[in-house]
Amino acid sequence: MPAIRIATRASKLAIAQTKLVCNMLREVNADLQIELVEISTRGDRDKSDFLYKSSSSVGFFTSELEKALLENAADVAVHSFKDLPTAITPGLAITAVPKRVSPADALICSDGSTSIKGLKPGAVVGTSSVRRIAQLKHLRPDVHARPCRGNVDTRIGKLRGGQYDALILAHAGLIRMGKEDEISAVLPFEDFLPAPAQGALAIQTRSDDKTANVIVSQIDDNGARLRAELERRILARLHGGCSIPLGALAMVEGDAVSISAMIADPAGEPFVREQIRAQRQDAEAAADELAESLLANGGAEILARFNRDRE
Ligand SMILES: NCc1[nH]cc(CCC(=O)O)c1CC(=O)O
Repeated sequence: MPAIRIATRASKLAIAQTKLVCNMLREVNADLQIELVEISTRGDRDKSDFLYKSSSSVGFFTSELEKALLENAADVAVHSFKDLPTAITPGLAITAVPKRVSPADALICSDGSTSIKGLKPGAVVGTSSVRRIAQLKHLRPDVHARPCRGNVDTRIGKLRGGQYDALILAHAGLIRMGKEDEISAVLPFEDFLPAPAQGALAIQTRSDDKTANVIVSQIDDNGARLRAELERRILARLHGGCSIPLGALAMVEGDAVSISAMIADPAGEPFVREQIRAQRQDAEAAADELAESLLANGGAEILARFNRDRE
C-alpha cells in the first residue's frame, strides 16, 4: 500500500495533534505507511496582536492545508476544528471528527489564583480572543485583557516573564502538549462557554479519494461530530466564519441534546446567553432556534456593533 500523506501545521501543538491522529489511524490499520507534510500557514507567520479582530483572518490556520489537498501534495489534512471556516471548500470533506478531548478553556495564573473571580483587582490577562475577552470582562469588569499571541510555550513564557498575571488558553491544547501541570483552573461552562468545536479535530480529505476516505472515516466519532457540527451551525447562522465573540457548547446524553450559546460585546456588556434542549433527531432545528433567539434577544445589535467597530 502506498504511504498516505498527512498535511499538518508545523507548530508543536499541531504536530502533537497530528501524531495523535497517526496513532488512531494505525490502531485501525496496523501496517499503514504515513508520511507527514509540514506546511506553514499565514497564522504561523503573522504574529500581529490584533489578528482576531480582522475579517481577513478567515482560514488563517487552515487554507494552506486545504490547498495542499486540492493540489494533491497531501491526502489528509489535520485541523483544529475551531480554526476551520464554516464555509466548506468544494472538493474537500471532513471525513472524521475523532473523539474530542476537553472543549473547555483553562486559566493559568502566575499568582496562585484558582478562578477568574479570584484574580487580583485590575489583573492583566493575556488573550487575543474576543470571545474570551467578552466573558472575562462580563465576570470581572475591573481586569484588563491584553493581546497575547504565539504558540503555547511563548505565551507561558510571557506570563512567567511578568507581562501578564494570567492567561486563558484552550484546555485541549494544554492537555495535548502535556502542560496540564501549568493549569490553575479549568473554567466551568456556567461561567465560560468555549469556541464552537474547540477541542475537536477535523480530518479532511478530497471528497473523491476513496482510499483515504475508507481509512480516515474509521476514526470518526459520532458524538464528537454531532456536537461540533451543532456548535458550528450556530456560528454559521451568526456569521460566516470570522472570529466573533460567540461561545457555543453542545452536550449529548443518550437521545437528548442540550446546546448553550452566548454572544456578547467584548466590553462584557451587553451579554446574551441561552440554552435549549431537544431530542437528538431535532438537534439541528434546535440549534437554528437557539441562534435565532440569540439574535432576537440582543445578539443582532451586539454583532452589528462588533462588525462596525472592527472595520
Ligand atoms: N486559534 C488557536 C488555537 N486553535 C486551536 C487551539 C487549541 C486546540 C483546540 O481548541 O482544539 C488553539 C489555541 C488556543 O485557543 O488556546
